[in-house]
Amino acid sequence: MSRPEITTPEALTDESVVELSLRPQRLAEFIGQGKVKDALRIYVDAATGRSEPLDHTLLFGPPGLGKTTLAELIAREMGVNIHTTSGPALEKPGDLVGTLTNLRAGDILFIDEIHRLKPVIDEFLYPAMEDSKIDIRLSEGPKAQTITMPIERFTLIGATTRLGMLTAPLRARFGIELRLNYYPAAEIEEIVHRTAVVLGCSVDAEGAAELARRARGTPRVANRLLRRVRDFAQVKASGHISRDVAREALAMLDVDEFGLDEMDTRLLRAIIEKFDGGPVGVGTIAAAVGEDADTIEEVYEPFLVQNGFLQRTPRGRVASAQAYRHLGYPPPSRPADAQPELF
Ligand SMILES: Nc1ncnc2c1ncn2[C@@H]1O[C@H](COP(=O)(O)OP(=O)(O)OP(=O)(O)O)[C@@H](O)[C@H]1O
Repeated sequence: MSRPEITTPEALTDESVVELSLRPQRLAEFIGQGKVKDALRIYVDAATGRSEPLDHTLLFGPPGLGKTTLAELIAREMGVNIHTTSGPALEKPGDLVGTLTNLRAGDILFIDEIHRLKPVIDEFLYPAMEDSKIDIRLSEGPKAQTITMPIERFTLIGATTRLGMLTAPLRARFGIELRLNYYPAAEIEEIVHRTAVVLGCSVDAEGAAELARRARGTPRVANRLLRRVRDFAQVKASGHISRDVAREALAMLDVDEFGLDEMDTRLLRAIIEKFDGGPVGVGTIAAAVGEDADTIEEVYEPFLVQNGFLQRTPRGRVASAQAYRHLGYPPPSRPADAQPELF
């Protein structure tokens, strides 16, 4: 079982500074996500050609795939300022008034975790996004006075791991929707090589491949594994990361060969041991493993489903035969008509 923090796709508390130093500085340096990059190149060039702000843009996909990085790259490519906040940080419309009134034409307002915005802030944003104005209530109650203030035309970039949790009216106001997917191993290898150059450490092709295999298709995890393995290589192997050094270090760090972390394995074990392999609802799994159901759906499930460890069926989650084998259980003997039906 791996230690929980090593392969978690979410940012660790002490990681923001190091992540900042690893962010690509130009769109061309951003590795992978070809479709997203090609689309963005066109939208950015078209908007700058017309001297207009970019349409409001929604970036969605699992954590650690580069949504914040892309928002910053868009700002740089457009040559505008970016103001960053997040859904949970905004309590009331007043929290956005200062930022919105100070935006210069074409600037970007980036809201991370936009699915966690309160409804009152969603509504406050509609006229800002559509008509470049905000309604400020001067008092409370039925006779409350409201003043309307014009603001500059700007671009709202929203990032979310949960597209389904956005309200329909908010989602409809985004002209551009871009989905980030897990990276194939070859692209993660490229990211490992790039990060190695930035960190000034030496890794060969086989060492990078070994790291990439366990990075759960997520650049944040790949960069974290590289940093930990670099320490090991420095102390034990004169600094160079070869396949053997990577393997030895990853074994010492208890990193699972597929990059599964402790919560992934706990979740799969609970389905197998407590619920006979499923189907079982996500709320029940959440209670069994002591994790929030939203986090299970946002962070853990997409990777487990994509890699064939878990199936989502209309009646609940089912552990796959691959999950049984990987965790050392004999595969289940499900009758053919009880095979999970994917939806
Ligand atoms: N395509 C990429 N090429 C190189 N590095 C990348 C790429 N995508 C992400 N990274 C690096 O991975 C780290 C995490 O990326 P980022 O913070 O943008 O992810 P995110 O999707 O916004 O995650 P979260 O939603 O959890 O904040 C950063 O250090 C970033 O530089």
